[in-house]
Formats: sequence, structure tokens, C-alpha cells
Amino acid sequence: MTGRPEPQVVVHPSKEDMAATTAARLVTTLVTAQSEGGTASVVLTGGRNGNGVLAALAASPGRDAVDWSRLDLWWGDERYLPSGDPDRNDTQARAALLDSVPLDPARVHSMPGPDGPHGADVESAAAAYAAELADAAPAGLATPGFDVLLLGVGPDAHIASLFPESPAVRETERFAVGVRGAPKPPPTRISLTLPAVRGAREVWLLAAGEDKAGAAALSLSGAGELQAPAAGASGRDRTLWLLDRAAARELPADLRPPISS
Ligand SMILES: O=C1O[C@H](COP(=O)(O)O)[C@@H](O)[C@H](O)[C@H]1O
Repeated sequence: MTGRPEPQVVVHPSKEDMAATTAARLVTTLVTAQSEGGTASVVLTGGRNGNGVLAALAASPGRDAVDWSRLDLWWGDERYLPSGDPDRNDTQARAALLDSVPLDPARVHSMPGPDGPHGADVESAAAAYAAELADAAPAGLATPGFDVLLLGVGPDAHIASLFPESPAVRETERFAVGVRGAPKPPPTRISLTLPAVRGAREVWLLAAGEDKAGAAALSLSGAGELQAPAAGASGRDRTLWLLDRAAARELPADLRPPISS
């Protein structure tokens, strides 16, 4: 994508350090956004690395610097399961952090599930989420001004529920789509699309663990977004790859920065 800053890569000594440092970075970014604009807006990710960051934030004294009542929360994707299902991304985020901070429930924009008004019709549920995004968007835009959009990176370089070579990763018009037949369970999901991801001010890709090394190297070495959806994720102001040492292991030497302590 032209006209965007090049991705920045930060390598942390361990997965735990990556989670704690990213949590601190998130606090700083949210506090700055709130002091400049009154509110802040974050898109959460599911997965092990995203939940690790939320758990680190819950455990950090810095969390009290955020005005949680003035934070809008959205999701990058959701596993299309009934509310409260332990495999839903929002259930896991609530357990890791959201249940322990004083959020305004009206600002928590979970994606629907099959127990909601759309039943098994995941395409309608995704369209409803796209409409919710549009309702919260500034005039003339289709998505809210996301300050930070978090993305876990799967071992196959998927982000959100945009899997390699899938129809969802090819979507260029809609901002949220239904996904069927995902290669990772559960097969039915809702996902933001690359156009929605690219509307965020900052996009942070989280990858810790050996199983992410191939995906990080592929995405950062010029692969196309159909093959490596993570390669297509970028923020308007900043794209940050936040890795641990194991996930950085296969990066070409010229892309591998010193380990940050
Ligand atoms: O299923 C999903 O997986 C990805 C990556 O998860 P991880 O456990 O391999 O880190 C996640 O980003 C996505 O939100 C989720 O629905």
C-alpha cells in the first residue's frame, strides 16, 4: 500500500515481555488520545497473544491512567458462537480484562452471535456490525476513528478472520463480512476486512512464539495479502509489528532490529 509509513518491527526478549510492554504502550496511546480528543477507540483481537496483552494490562498499575468510561471497544473478528461461549473472542477478552475495568457498556461493541437477532445468518450479522461501525463513524467515513487496532497473527499469517486466499481477504467494498468454512475452528465467523483495518490510525500486529516465525517472516518480506493477509494490514500513521525473540527468528537479518529490553 503506497503512501503509508513502512512497518516498524520491535522484538522483545520473551512473550511475557512483549505482552507487558505492549500493555504499557497501549496505556500511553489511549491516555494521549483521550487527552487530545476526549475519547479513545480500540479494536481488540482474539487469540493467545491478544489475550496475553489484555491480561498484562489488567495486572498493570498503569491501567488506572486510562479513563475506561471514555473508551470505545470494537472487535476485529468474532467466532460466530452464542454469547458467553468460552471460545468467543469477547468472552475471553472479558475474562482477561474487560470485567475488571469500569467500561461504559454502551461503548462495548461486541459482534453478534447466532443467539442474536440474525440467528444462523452470519452475513446479515456482519452487515449489522458494518452498520454499527458506520453509525459511529465521523461524517463521510464508514468506520470510527480507531486509535489502535490490535491484530493477532496466526501461524498461517491470517489476521482477524481473514484467512489466506479466502473470499474475505479479497473484499474491497464492505467493512465487515461473514466468513464460512474458516480453516481454523469454528468455521463460521465475522471479520473486519482489510479496508476497515486500514482505516485505523495505528495497527499493531502481535506475534509471539515459534509457531509465528514463518508468518512474520513471510508477511514482512514482501508477500502479497492473499497469501499472507497480515502483509496487507497497515495503519494510516503507523504499523507496528510487536514480536518476541522466537517469532522474529526467521526474519531476514536486515529486518531484525536489536532486542528491545
Ligand atoms: O482464531 C483466531 O486466531 C487469531 C490468532 O490467534 P493465536 O491464538 O494464534 O494468536 C486471532 O488473531 C483471531 O482474532 C482469532 O479469532
